[in-house]
Amino acid sequence: MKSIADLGDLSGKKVLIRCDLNVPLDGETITDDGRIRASVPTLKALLDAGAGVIVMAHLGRPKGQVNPKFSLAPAAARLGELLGVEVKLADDVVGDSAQQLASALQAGEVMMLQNVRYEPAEESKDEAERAELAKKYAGLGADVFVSDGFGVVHRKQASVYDVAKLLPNAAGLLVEKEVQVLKQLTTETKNPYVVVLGGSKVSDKLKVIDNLLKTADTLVIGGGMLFTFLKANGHEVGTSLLEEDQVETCRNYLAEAEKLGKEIILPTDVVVAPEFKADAPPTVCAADEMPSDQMGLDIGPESATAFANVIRTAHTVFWNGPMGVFEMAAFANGTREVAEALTKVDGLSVVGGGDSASAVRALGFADDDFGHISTGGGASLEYLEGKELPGLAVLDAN
Ligand SMILES: Nc1ncnc2c1ncn2[C@@H]1O[C@H](COP(=O)(O)OP(=O)(O)O)[C@@H](O)[C@H]1O
Ligand SMILES: O=C(OP(=O)(O)O)[C@H](O)COP(=O)(O)O
Repeated sequence: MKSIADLGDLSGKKVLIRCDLNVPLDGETITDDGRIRASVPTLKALLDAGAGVIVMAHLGRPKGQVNPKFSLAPAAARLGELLGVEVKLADDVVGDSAQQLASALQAGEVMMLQNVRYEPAEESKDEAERAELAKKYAGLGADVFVSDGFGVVHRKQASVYDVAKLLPNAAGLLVEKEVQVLKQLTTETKNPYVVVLGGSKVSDKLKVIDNLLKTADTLVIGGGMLFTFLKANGHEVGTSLLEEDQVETCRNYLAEAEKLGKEIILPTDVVVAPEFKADAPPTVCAADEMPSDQMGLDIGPESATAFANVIRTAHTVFWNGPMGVFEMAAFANGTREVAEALTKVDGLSVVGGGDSASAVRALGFADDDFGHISTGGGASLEYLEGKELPGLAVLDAN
């Protein structure tokens, strides 16, 4: 990959950059601005080099529909504060508003397109449709493309992948830093190597287990995905998050782990509640005795201690996905205990993922309590799996 320094003189040039500004929101309030802060060094470097900058980003999963709930307005405002320059947000992605702002863009100025996922073609499986949209992004007058949205480099999407084919390009400083640390995880792995998985993007993350079983010694499973595993072991999971069509896959993973002599550690107890609500009354029950009318919202205290013990004795740990619904105090204990254990690791500990990073900060941990906090969850996992990430593979070679 080329670096931004390899792009030559950027003075007076227009730089199109993909950032990952997918931050957690409470209404219009950003609850953790980590991803925005992580995007600042590259943007500052481009502005200092005399470029005008056009930022592309997404928020959530609006699925090709314009939906004000997924507007990038809070992210644009926060980015402007951090950069100390106004970030002009277009009303649309590649329509009149974006085109007008782009053609008026001067050196040292920053504009942002609205959520690229408002455009149905952004995430289309149809290459031609994506290429058409990518042409419109590049057609905003961009001279070069910079890829700095590490959290999305595993997505073959128009603003990540297709646009890079149309312009001279380079990786941004964030992408370079992320790749450097993850490479260290794969090349300087000290055993025991433990991977901890949780969160709610269950089907995405189940896919990586196959390959991770080959590299990690132990997989520890919490969060929303644990229920599909419990079901695979023949247990009832009440009204918990469940991917019915992945039960067989989980059963195969458990068998495969046994064959390879690897461990998949599941919780022995869970915290359940009748509803997905902050004030729903929590109860602890055995993982194989979940009541049919309750949902699992955290791992139980016995499991949290067991997970923490496994993590503390490892020399390499990668963790993606909160152990429970940490946003609600009653269901944050598992995530807190796992985070605490990571801070005690004698070796390299990496936390990855938008919500995981936000969880550790919300629970009072500092960034330097860990070896590295990655802005990408799914992206890091796919990198660790040894898979080619489309958003990196497409970039010009040095
Ligand atoms: N048992 C559970 N049931 C429902 N949601 C859960 C559960 N455990 C964790 N979560 C949710 O998972 C979300 C984070 O998932 P995910 O996006 O996969 O993580 P990351 O952004 O770190 O990759 C959090 O908002 C958390 O509330
Ligand atoms: O939040 C993100 O990823 P993560 O939850 O894996 O950290 C990225 O912004 C990618 O979002 P996506 O998983 O909707 O493509």
